Formats: sequence, structure tokens, C-alpha cells
Amino acid sequence: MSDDVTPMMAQYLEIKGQHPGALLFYRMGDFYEMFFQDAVLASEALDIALTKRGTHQGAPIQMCGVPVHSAEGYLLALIRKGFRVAIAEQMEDPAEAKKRGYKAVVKRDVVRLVTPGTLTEDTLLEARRANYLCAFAEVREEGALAWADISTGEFRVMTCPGARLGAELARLGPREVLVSEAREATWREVVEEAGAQVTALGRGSFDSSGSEARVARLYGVAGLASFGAFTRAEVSAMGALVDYLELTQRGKLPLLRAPVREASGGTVQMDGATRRNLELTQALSGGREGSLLSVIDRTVTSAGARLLEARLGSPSRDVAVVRERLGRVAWVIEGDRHGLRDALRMVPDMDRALSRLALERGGPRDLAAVRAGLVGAARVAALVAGGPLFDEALLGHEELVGLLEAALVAEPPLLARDGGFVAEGFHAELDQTRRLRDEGRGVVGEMQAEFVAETGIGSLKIKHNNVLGYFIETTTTHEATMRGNPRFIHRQTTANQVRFSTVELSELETRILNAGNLALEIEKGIFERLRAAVLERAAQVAAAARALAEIDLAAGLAELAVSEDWVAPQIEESRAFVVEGGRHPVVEAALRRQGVAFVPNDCGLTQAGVPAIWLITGPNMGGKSTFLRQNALIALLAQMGSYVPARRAVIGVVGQIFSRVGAADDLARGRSTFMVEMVETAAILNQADESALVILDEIGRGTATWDGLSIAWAVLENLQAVNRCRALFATHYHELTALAGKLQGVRNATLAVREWEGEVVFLHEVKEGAADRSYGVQVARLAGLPMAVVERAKVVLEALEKGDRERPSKALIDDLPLFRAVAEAPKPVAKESQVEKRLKEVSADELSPREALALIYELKGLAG
Ligand SMILES: Nc1ncnc2c1ncn2[C@@H]1O[C@H](COP(=O)(O)OP(=O)(O)OP(=O)(O)O)[C@@H](O)[C@H]1O
Repeated sequence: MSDDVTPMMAQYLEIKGQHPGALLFYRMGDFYEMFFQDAVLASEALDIALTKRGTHQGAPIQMCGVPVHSAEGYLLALIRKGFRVAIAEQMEDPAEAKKRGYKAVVKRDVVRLVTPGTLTEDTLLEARRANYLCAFAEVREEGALAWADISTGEFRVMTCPGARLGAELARLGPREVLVSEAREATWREVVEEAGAQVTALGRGSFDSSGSEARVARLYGVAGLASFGAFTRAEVSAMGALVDYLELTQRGKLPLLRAPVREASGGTVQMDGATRRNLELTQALSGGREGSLLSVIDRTVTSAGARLLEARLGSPSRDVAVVRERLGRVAWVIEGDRHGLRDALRMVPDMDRALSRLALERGGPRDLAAVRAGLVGAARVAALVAGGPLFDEALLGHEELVGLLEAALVAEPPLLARDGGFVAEGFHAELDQTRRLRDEGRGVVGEMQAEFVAETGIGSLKIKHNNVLGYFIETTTTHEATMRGNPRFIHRQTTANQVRFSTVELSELETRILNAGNLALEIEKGIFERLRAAVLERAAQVAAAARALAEIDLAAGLAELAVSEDWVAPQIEESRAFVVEGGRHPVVEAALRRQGVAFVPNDCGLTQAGVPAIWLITGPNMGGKSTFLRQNALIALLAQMGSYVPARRAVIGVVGQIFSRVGAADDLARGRSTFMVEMVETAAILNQADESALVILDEIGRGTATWDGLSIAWAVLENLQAVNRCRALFATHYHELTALAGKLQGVRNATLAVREWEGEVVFLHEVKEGAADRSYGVQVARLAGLPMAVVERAKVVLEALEKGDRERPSKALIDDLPLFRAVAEAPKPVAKESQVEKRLKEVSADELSPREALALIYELKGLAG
């Protein structure tokens, strides 16, 4: 056993040393191998076998590997589990290495660092979601956020103070966020809260003077001035992002479009908690099912779906922009444009195909995607001509389309190295070479017939394998005949077969092989030419893709509006908020599946042009939360440029939306329910301005009744007097309803219920006025609380309502033994229904709770 480090191991350790923090996929033939600790981690994460091979410094080398052809699946699993992977490929043919000497190691180098934010493969990406990589930079007091999706080429930047980082990340939902090493501790929690992975980079990456040069180099320009005026923090953020791409993509720079500067005041401000609470892209239970996005997405292309998600995340505050978007949806609806969505359905994901081609990860199928996309663009252009959806970018691609149509077969293979993607008639030499190759195959057949005739062995066959190439095969019974003929050269004997070759067969083989190789080489050359032709027009192709995504979005929203009977909202520069017959799209869809109709409700949050607050009381399960959220969703949908689920809606532009529910644990961060509630409420009271729409659902629920009531009371006053915003405030504290008369602009609303034979029936109808009670006890009964507990609760409630709430009367406490007796009475299993029947016969109003309790006791006693 030797402790020497083998040359290969030395190479491995050197490469590994250059990529700390990443697992190293070390290419060896058809496998990516991992060694040492990497192997231990990967074998566990991937559930694959861990083996040992040789020794290193006296200890066995642990090792595991994945086959190259199925590496993508393993990569995805590792990335999902939070690993980063460096891929080291063989940079030369092993034969080349051998020429240098017996012990020479094949040259290897890392060609790519795979991280969550830098994926481009279809199999590793969600087709209908963007895959953002963000960089957050701080220069003195200023902050900036840059983000890019290298799978589509989108690149944006904005000024972003640290305090807003969480909200912006919640909006974008990035996979990976770059921060400077020095500030990692400060931002880690914020980044992880947004569900992204943190990657810390050294100071050099964020250095703003070097950054400008780096970004300019990417676009081959002298400076960034032509892209707009950027702050130093913005340049630093963009520079860090580009630096990281250079590092991970190893010099093959992605096709990023020129950076677009996003004005920070242009979109509706919403923080992470609000987004979660409104279940925009994910339901509270996790997953997409049950989210607003899942209900409104009618797009038919991946790019359209990604645009929809982006718009839903960033509704506009600009009346003109919103009206223009609504106008496009209206145009589709009014024109009854059949065929538009069918034409769009034929459009593949050109953005992602382009990006793979640029990164040298593309294949013939990506060229075909561009071809189909541009053909589709021309078809769509004809359908939207003369309307607001028309975009010049859709047209003018004839030359490229012509080239791709002439060059490519209808359904090309995924990879260029598979060959067979260039159409016949495109390249004369290729056609000739292919003929030679194919004729060669025909000649093999003729030769076989000749050998059969010559030997008289009818079962003689010419076959091919990778070891022998072409050979003649017969069964061993004919061995003597074959060996008797000097023309046949013996190659191999297996259990039942003997194999021979001849001089002519070997010559033919060389010809076929050469022709095959030559054909493939010609095809690869053509691929490169086509790829260059596409990339030369990358900007125009990307513009066409963007135009198609916009059209798909508008057509999808039109389809939604028509099928769900939604209405065009009226958007204006005011504080108006009028919704007539509003519905909650997700609850409505869920109820429809159960065959239940949704009860539409009105909402008006302005009084004489001034923001108003609705104080909503009502029974549990009455529909308060649904009503609150549906109004926020209607504002949000309207401002993203969609029709809304209502009969009529007038929305004065909303600048901020805040939504809070009074009880959401955050045990993971060690905060109590109440603490979370108060932190979030504080954020609203500190941030909400007059343009805000605030939704507070049972604030104060997390603490003792009187503390909770006092807090809710003061919060309501603050909203009315200080924040002066439009708000919906749901509460169980009926005491608050007294404020309606006193605070200007505060109105009471309640959810109607009807009582029927002691049971509550929810009408889900919002009407003016205050609820007289919560019906909590009745709801508890509906939920199946033991009858004795329900009845006891009624007694306590009545006593409390009459007497001193803080000090329950002695009589009430003295009742306890009676309650125990009832609760502990043997359960008359079979007769329980009889008890209930009797109870229902005597209307609850006729009996005092005590009498009811006595009745139960009596009945139970009887039954027992
Ligand atoms: N407008 C409506 N039309 C029909 N059904 C509705 C309507 N609003 C709510 N519901 C139904 O009532 C259920 C309860 O609604 P919601 O959660 O909004 O009640 P809530 O008053 O907030 O209750 P709690 O106070 O217990 O949280 C919903 O799941 C839905 O099935």
C-alpha cells in the first residue's frame, strides 16, 4: 500500500482546492466521480452507494459516482438540497494524454459551477417560473438590488434601501442572493425568509469602480452611460452579479439584455407577510394549488406564465400603464379573437432556447424552437394587426426563418452530436457523404448475399459491434467450412458462434465509418453556423419573444374575464374604493367544485372622497376573512391590468397593500404568535400612507382579552387619524363598534346570520351595522364540542354578560359540581340521539341555560 499521491489524485485535489464550498463532479469516462467528504455528502443526499478505492495518505479514499447521461437529475436533487456543484470535464481525448507518457493524466478543468440561481437546463428549471439570481449591494448609506434570469436574459436593477430588501425579495422570489461577505450576517435571515440561498462574495466583487468596467465589458461598450444613469450602489450590485456569472459560467457569458433600471415607486408596495397572507403564488398550506395564481393563470406559453407571475408580484401604481394594459385585454374580449390562443400554443420557449444557445449548452432542438417561435410570431402578428397588442418586433424575421427552415429537419434531436438534424438538400457535400454512408450500408447487404452464395451457408450474417466493427457470423457448426476458405480471416469464437472478416469487409467498414464521421463533422459545422446566425439576431428574437409573452398574458386574462364573468375595473387617480358584487376568486372556485354559490358583497372605502375604514364584526365562519381578502385581491388584480371578480369596481390607485391575520406562528424563529402579530402591526402603522389599503384580521387575538381589545382600539384610532388610509378591520371585540359613531370615516359592517332552532345559518352577506354577538358557542357546537361543554359555556357566557366579567360570581363557580356530574355521567351511547331529539323539541328560548343543563342531566340519568 503506498501513501504516494497519484498524479490523478494530485490533479483532483488541486481542482477541488480551487472550489471550496462546492461538491466536485470529477469526470472519469462515462461517470462523474466524487471523492472524500464530497462522496460521503453526495451519497447520503442522493441515496447512492459509497465505495472505497485505493488509499490517500494511508486512509482509504471514499468515492461515489453518477453516470454522465443521467447527471442532470442528480444535479437537480443536490441543488434542491442546498449544494453547489463544480463540474470538472476532461479537456482532451485520453489518447492525447497517453502520447505524453504512460503516467500522464488527462487534462481536466471546471467548466461550470452549478448553483440555484444559474440554472439553464429545461430539466432543472420550472418552465412557468422565472429563476432569479439577485445581488444586493451597499455603498455608504445607499442600497441597490440587481437581478437576472440567465435562462431568459432578463436583467434589472433598482435602488433598494436595506429596510426594503425583504419586501423586494418577497416580490421576486429569487433562488439565490449574492451579498458581500462583510454583510452576510446582517442579511442572511432576510434572504432565507424569502426562501432563497445566500451566497457571500468577497469585497472585490462589489467594488463599484471595477464593477462598471465588468458590466461594460459584458456588452462590449465603453461605459454604462448609454443604458441610463445608475447610482454607485446599482453599479456595484450589477457588477457583483456579472462577476458571479463569470465565475460560475467560466467565461461563457450568458446573453443578458441591457440592464433596465426599475423605478422603485412604480409598483404597489407589498411585503412578504402580505403576499403570503393573500396567497398570491402559494397557498398558506404551501404549494401552488389554492393560490390566486393557480386560479387566474390561463396563459398557454411558458413565457406568458412567467410574465403573469411577475405582474401579479408587481401591480402598477401608474394609472396610464394600468389603463393601457386593461385596454389590451378589452381589445381581445371585444374582438372575440378566436385562433389567437391556438396560434400562441404553437410558440415554444424562445427565451430559454436562446440562452442555452448563447451558453453553448444548446442543441438542434433549440434552433427548432427559435424557428417555430418566429413562425408563430408572424402568424400572431397577422391576428393582432391594427390593435394595441401589435408589436413591430413580431415581424421581420423572414431571413432567419428561411435559413432555419431550409437547414433543419422537422423534428431534430436534442444534441448536435447525435447528428441527423440537417435537412436534405441544404448542403451538397453533406448529402453526398450521407449517400456514401448509406450506400455503404446497402453494399453490406449485397456483400452478405455474395458470401452466402459462395459458402452455401444460408444463415450467414454480416453484423456490427463496437469491438469488432463489421464481421461475418455463422454458427460453430459451419466453422470448418469457413476456415477452409482462405478469404475468411478468423476473429472470434463464442459459445455458439464463430466470427470472421475479409479484406473487402474491412475496407468497406473504413469507408462507411469515414463517411459517417465526416457527415457528423459537417453537421456540427452547420450547427455552429446556424447558432451564430440566431445569436446575431438574438436581440430581435428576444424582443419577439417578449411581445408574444405580452400577447399571451392579455389573451389569458381575456379568457379568464370572459369565462369567469369578470368586469373591467375603472382605475383613477383618487382615494376611491367602490366594489359592487365583489367575489373572492379562489374561494368562489373552491365552492363551485362543491356545487355551492358564492355570495357577492359590496364594499366602499371612501366617504366624501376621504379614505374610510370598515369595522367588521360577525360570527366566526361568517366570511370575514374572505371578504377582507377579496377586496385586497380586487385592487391588486385591477392594478396588474386584469379584469376583476365583481359587478363594478372603481379603484383609486392603491400604492401599498398590507394584510395581516392575528395569529400566525413563527416558531421557527422563536417568536410567539403574539410577538409576530405585534411586529407586523408595527410595520403597518409605521409605513402605511394615504395611498395604502390595509387589511387587519383580528388584531389582538393573541393575548388576553382586555389587552387585545385595548391594542385593537388604539390601532384603529391610529389608522383613522395618522395613517388616514383605506382599511378593513375585522374583529371579535364588539366594544370597538362604539367607535363607529365617534371616529370620522369609521363604519360598522357585519356578516349576516340567521338563527334557526338554536342553530346559526351563515348568509355570508355583508351589511351595514354591528353584530350583536359572535355566536362562538353555536359554532363550537356545530364543530362537535361535547354537549355538556357547550351548555356549560352558555351558562358562563350569560352570567358573564350580566355580571362583572373580571370577577365571576360565586354562584357561577358553585355551578361547577353540576357540570362535572353531567360531563362525567356514563355515556348513553345508543340513546344519545334521543337526548338530542328532546333538546331540539324544547326550543332553547323556552329554557334558561340552567334548565337546559338540568334537562340534559335528567335525560342522561334516565338513559343511564
Ligand atoms: N361570500 C361567501 N359566499 C359563500 N360562502 C362563503 C362566503 N364567504 C365565506 N364563505 C364560506 O365560509 C367559510 C368561512 O369563511 P371565513 O374564513 O372568511 O370566515 P371568518 O368569518 O373569517 O371566520 P373566523 O372568524 O372563524 O376566522 C369559507 O371557507 C367559505 O366556505
